[in-house]
Amino acid sequence: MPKRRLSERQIERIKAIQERRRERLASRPESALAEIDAETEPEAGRVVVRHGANLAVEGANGHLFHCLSRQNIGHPVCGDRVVWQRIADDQGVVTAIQPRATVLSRPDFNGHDKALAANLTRLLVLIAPEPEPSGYLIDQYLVAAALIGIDAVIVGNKMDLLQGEARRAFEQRFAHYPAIGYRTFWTSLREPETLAELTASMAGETSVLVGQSGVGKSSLVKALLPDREIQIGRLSKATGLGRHTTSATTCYRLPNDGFLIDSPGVRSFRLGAIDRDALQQGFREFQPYLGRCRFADCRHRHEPDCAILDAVARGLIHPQRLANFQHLLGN
Ligand SMILES: Nc1nc2c(ncn2[C@@H]2O[C@H](COP(=O)(O)OP(=O)(O)OP(=O)(O)O)[C@@H](O)[C@H]2O)c(=O)[nH]1
Ligand SMILES: [Zn+2]
Repeated sequence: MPKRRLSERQIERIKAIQERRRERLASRPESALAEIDAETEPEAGRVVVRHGANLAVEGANGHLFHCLSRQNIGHPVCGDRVVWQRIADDQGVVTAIQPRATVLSRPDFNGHDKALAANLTRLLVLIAPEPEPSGYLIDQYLVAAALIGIDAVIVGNKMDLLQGEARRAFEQRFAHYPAIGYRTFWTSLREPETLAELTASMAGETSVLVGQSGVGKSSLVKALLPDREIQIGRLSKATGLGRHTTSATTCYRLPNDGFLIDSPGVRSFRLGAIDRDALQQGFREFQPYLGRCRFADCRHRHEPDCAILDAVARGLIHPQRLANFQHLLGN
């Protein structure tokens, strides 16, 4: 669009409008932000922090803007690509959420799904020799990743706690995962060089880290983000939230052109209640056999002509995976 040359009077008018906006923002920042009809050009951006109604949006040029969103557009979350308009030097209003490729959600207290993060591409499932990995938790996360439509990898951390045969035995317990296409990494934060392969694999991805308490999530996040404090400082300044941003969902920039979306809420994400069909979809190696059992509603327990039991007997499905499937099915 060709730029119009503005008359002195028009420039004065715009300045006056901007001044009134600034005053309104100063007096009632939240409501003013949402009400204002921004007259600036819409811009593309990405939500990098969400804390309640407050957002930090990264504009195309990498600058950060404190934004609220229009009432009627839904709730932007971390990772959302949005359209926004500037209403002051460092403030804006989000006017549209671009369609989400993927979304991580959890049920709220009413049981409705509430989005936590958007456009993620990878789930990192962290385990460790200590605490002892829960038998079915990995599978629960893998099912969740499949339902979200993202890739998942397994990271065995704290491997310095095991040596020799004990270490080999631990790795062997999880060897059926790479066999069905889930990459596995063995790391120790005491030996930083063990992180190289994992960090390289995170380039170009938007990852989320999950795992039971004590496996080393906080420690790993610190190791993956050497400049985390600097990023937090920059983001809390932009949102005006101060240190509250530590509980906000945040999209950190990894050193090698990837992102990590993290918050206490995201870390404690778990698979919600799902039915048998959805659960089956989450077990990728079951796929070739589904629909091939004699009974359409086969539960793959003791039924005759069960294609899944047959695949287990032939060594094509690991018995532990079927046991975990049964456990998650809940009877
Ligand atoms: N030996 C060893 N200890 C580790 C390693 N990584 C983390 N730890 C220790 O394990 C303990 C738990 O680590 P955290 O990073 O707090 O684990 P977390 O998963 O964030 O735990 P929650 O906050 O409870 O969810 C701490 O004492 C860490 O120092 C590791 O690679 N090797
Ligand atoms: Zn069956």
